[in-house]
Amino acid sequence: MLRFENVGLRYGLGPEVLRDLTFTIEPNSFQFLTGPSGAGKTSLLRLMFLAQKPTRGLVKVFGRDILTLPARELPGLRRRVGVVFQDFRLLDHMTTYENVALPLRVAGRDEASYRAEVTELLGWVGLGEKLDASPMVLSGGEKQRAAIARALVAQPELLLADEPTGNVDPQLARRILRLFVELHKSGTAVVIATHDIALMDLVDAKRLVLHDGRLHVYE
Ligand SMILES: Nc1ncnc2c1ncn2[C@@H]1O[C@H](COP(=O)(O)OP(=O)(O)OP(=O)(O)O)[C@@H](O)[C@H]1O
Repeated sequence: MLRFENVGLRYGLGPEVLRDLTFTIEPNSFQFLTGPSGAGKTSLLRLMFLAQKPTRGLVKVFGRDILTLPARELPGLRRRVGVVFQDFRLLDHMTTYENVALPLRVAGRDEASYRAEVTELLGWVGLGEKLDASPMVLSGGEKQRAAIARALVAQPELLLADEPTGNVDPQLARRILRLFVELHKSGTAVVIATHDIALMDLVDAKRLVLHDGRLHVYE
């Protein structure tokens, strides 16, 4: 699903922030991505969802080499990846329902065809009472769950989440983790970037650990 070979990344003329990364994300796998602050987790996620090209090495996403990918094929590949951003990126001038439905609207689907599924998904993440609320009035944990619902709504094959439990209490963090585990059981590959060791200890999953720009994989 994702293949990295000897990947390096530097910003401008700075030092390499990622070095010699070789690993695979398998279909329907579940893994944590961890490492100290500044180790490069967000940079690696940006490479995975095609927001960034590597400075060297091979990145293949769904079998396609991203360095030779024609620009017109990028949106189609991106649609197969759901992303939960660290800062949520919800649009305040829309309701929570409209935010979550946005990927389907952008894909050209008719509202009548998705209203029921978006409403059900919002219920699943515990926001059934907040459909019409602006994200501005949601709590941090509610925003996080809205961002998760938006990442899931188009049924991605791969879900990437950057610190998805960073703003919530331990109880809600466990609930969010259960959502991801359920998603994984339904066939989606999941990568969760986190610092939270207690959270990682709750699931027996592969750990991708970044340290000094290099990646170590613990099965
Ligand atoms: N756009 C950029 N331009 C220049 N340097 C950058 C840029 N983005 C990240 N960096 C640098 O790359 C390194 C890795 O940053 P990154 O945000 O990927 O780490 P992280 O592991 O996600 O950190 P955190 O856990 O604190 O969010 C840092 O030294 C950071 O300063």
